[in-house]
Amino acid sequence: MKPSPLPVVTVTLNPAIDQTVVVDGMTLGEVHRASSVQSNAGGKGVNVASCLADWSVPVIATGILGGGNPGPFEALFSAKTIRDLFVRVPGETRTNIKIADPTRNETTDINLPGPVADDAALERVKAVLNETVSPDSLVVLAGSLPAGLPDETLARLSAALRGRGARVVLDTSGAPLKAALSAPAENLPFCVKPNQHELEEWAGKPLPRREDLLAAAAALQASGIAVVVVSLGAEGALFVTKDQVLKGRSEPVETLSTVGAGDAMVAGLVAAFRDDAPLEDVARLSIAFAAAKLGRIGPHLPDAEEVQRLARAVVVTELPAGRDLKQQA
Ligand SMILES: Nc1ncnc2c1ncn2[C@@H]1O[C@H](COP(=O)(O)OP(=O)(O)OP(=O)(O)O)[C@@H](O)[C@H]1O
Ligand SMILES: O=P(O)(O)OC[C@@]1(O)O[C@H](CO)[C@@H](O)[C@@H]1O
Repeated sequence: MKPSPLPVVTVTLNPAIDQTVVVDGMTLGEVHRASSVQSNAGGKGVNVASCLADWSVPVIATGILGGGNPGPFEALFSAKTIRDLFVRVPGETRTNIKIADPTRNETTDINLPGPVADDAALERVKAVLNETVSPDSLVVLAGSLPAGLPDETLARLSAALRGRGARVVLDTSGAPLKAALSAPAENLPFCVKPNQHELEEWAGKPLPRREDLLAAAAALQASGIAVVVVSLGAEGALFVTKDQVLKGRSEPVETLSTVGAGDAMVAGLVAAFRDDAPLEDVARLSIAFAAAKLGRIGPHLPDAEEVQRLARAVVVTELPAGRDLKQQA
């Protein structure tokens, strides 16, 4: 199938420079010697853009960037030919600390607050979107909001983009996620990718069993979202549409850092949506992108052959779809 020639647009309103410290056997309250430290441009939409560029998808990256320290972002965008339409504001983009423990396959995130944003900065981002988004564009709205912007910011952007005919893929958390998912059906995103914790926040209750997760995902889908993807860390992910429910899981892979695995997954979803791929291929590609990223620090994919090999190795299982699941929500 011929992929859409339109560039994908990613929006990151609260990007970050990720400082990843590798510590074997991390224990709270103890003294550790780091085996390495690495710094890279990050934030959810930036990571999605970076993985898409590795997959040779044309990408525009926008959002709000501190004008005081744009170097790592500009270097990434230039190295990967990502069109940089970030709005620069006074101040410095935040630094987030990531403690990666390879012996436990675990990463601990300490995300710091970034510069305060205002309406003027958001208006400039909207102007970029007005210029770059056309009907049939795929737009990724990802990550948290900077202080200064209301919780409804992503809900409003999603509604406006949908009004222009774009397909919105949303990956956020907490109050901004709740606000975006409470919108009227005609304003909802095309796809949302909560992890288990984010889905529980939306549902307002713990979802301990697979049936609970499936029921909540099906209820979310039925509210008017074409594709609901629930990522479950090492357990893989659930993919729910009106007609189908799939569970996918990658072959075991070596893990250096889980930071950005969800963003790589979103990039894989978008890459597959661009090709209007069937749901099984959406599941294979998105799980392969996530698995491919795990062996690296930073939002990078290996060559396309390796990603395709991982996609073929993804185990996809069809689960029963239908009203029963929604009734349990
Ligand atoms: N330890 C792991 N082993 C194998 N696959 C993993 C592991 N962690 C993550 N993945 C893969 O990455 C996908 C996304 O991971 P996860 O559910 O942790 O997303 P997330 O919470 O949004 O992550 P983040 O916000 O750190 O990017 C999973 O669905 C799975 O396919
Ligand atoms: O604070 P947010 O915006 O929710 O998440 C930010 C962040 O943890 O997300 C990416 C990993 O998904 C990292 O690059 C970045 O540090």
